[in-house]
Amino acid sequence: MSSAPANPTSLPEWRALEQHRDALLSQPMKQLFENDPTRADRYFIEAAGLALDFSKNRLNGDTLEALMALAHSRGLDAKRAALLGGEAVNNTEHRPALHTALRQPVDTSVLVNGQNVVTEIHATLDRMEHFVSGVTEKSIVGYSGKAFTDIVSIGIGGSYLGPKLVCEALQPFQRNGIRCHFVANMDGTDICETLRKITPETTLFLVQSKSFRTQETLANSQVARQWFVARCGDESAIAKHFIAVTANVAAAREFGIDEDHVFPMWDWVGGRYSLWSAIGLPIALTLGMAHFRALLAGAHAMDKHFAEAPLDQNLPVVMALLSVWYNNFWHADTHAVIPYDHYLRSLPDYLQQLDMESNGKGVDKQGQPVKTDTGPVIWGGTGSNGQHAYHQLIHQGTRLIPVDFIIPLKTHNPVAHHHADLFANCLSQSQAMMAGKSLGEARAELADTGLSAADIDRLAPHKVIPGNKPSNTLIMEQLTPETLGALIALYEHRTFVQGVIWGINSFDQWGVELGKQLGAKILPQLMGDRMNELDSDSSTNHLIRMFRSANGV
Ligand SMILES: O=P(O)(O)OC[C@H]1O[C@](O)(CO)[C@@H](O)[C@@H]1O
Repeated sequence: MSSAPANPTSLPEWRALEQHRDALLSQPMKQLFENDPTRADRYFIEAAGLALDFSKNRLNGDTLEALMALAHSRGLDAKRAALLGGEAVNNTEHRPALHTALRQPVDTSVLVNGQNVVTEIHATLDRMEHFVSGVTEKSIVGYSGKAFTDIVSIGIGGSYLGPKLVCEALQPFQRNGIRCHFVANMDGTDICETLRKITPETTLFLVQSKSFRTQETLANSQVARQWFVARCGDESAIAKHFIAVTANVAAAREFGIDEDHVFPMWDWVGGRYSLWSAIGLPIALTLGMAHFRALLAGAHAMDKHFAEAPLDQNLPVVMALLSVWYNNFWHADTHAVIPYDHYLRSLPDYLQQLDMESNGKGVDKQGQPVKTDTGPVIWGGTGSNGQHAYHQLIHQGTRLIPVDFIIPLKTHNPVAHHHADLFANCLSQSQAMMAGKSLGEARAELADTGLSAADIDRLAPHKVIPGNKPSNTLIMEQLTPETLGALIALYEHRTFVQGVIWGINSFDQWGVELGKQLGAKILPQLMGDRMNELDSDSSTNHLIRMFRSANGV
């Protein structure tokens, strides 16, 4: 693997981009479009059933060349090969990050410690298929012989967000009539409200946790277990109703789950990259295994594109470099993802973990403080809802917020006119961001309404939209298992490429540990076990006392 310097800001390619940005300041996007009628064709990439229009960005041909030069100087080619080839790219945990292997066809090979993991992956997929058909064909049933009608998937972070996103997004493909409920939160309301909706005889619980140590998942699973045993009155029935997906088989066994009912996870798959593994069981159970395999195939098509396409025509690479462009050279602190598709309503939540847990890092791979900003704040929501909420700030606020608009060309529902309206809304937003409205245009518009000159002077500045705000538009023919798989894989690779540019490890997440350690110390203090040992800061101590007093501790 080529060794790029740890700090990208010392590179001549970095400085070249800074100078190039200064040159672009005087070139509004609107003018770039007027000067070049082919602009939309030139900044357009199609891959794996997705198409990216990135023409509404602050760029010209030189920008792309300069960004590609930066990518080369960071050794992106070699680092991409290292990722896909199973090298230990997660250097703090000495592990590969092989989510791409999870969607490799059966006749391929990826070696980890000399073993072809693709064989094991497909053996697990076959086991999932056997289980899914048993449940749907009703040969696997609950303790009273009744078929399963409900699944409760208990997990958090990557063991929750991915399956939830996909189950919602592919609702039109649901075949099995099984309802899937997701429980994640430490707030017991989540599990209690879910248990109110189900009956024990016909419910299958999936305990989803790579580590089987996560506080929220264990607490919610314990409540589910107690609720279940209290109602069916027979501990041995747990075997038929509780399944685990975990890399920690011993802990699952201790919880009372039969080893036969444990589906494996592997060290070389990060939690936030795991929906393609048996963590995808809620997806397979509700959509059917054929659709789950189609999701994997869509992701694999994007993997192939990522592996093979030249960098300047490589969808994830271009999106990653554009994000670096705004984050590091235009000081955009946040990045919005706005799907114009109700089915994709959980995509921003999913991407928050994927991107922010991966790239929220302050030291580089060698442990040295980074010298530039790393991952931006990812946020968003569905269009057109956001237009009536936060788009005001996107259009007229003082911050630069690059946006990814995502929209399918065709809807799944019998609402053709609605869909044209939705599409028009989506296009109007990226157009308004790009073109804006000048003071002259605002004045002319007001003059048309017959206002007095004084009123025009007073109001016109408030109606100016600066424009020149960048966005990508990602489209697909329709949201299907294949295109959704490609879309998620696209963002995974985008996240990785950004990490390569910044020189950070995108595959660990040590930052989440301190809160867990402190929480373990605070809990006994809240419960009154260590009444006189309030030895934290005065704020924490004060809040602990308030909790105790309110709860009679
Ligand atoms: O699957 P597990 O081990 O329960 O972990 C859940 C989540 O918790 C985290 O480790 C963060 O605490 C995530 O990375 C992970 O997706």
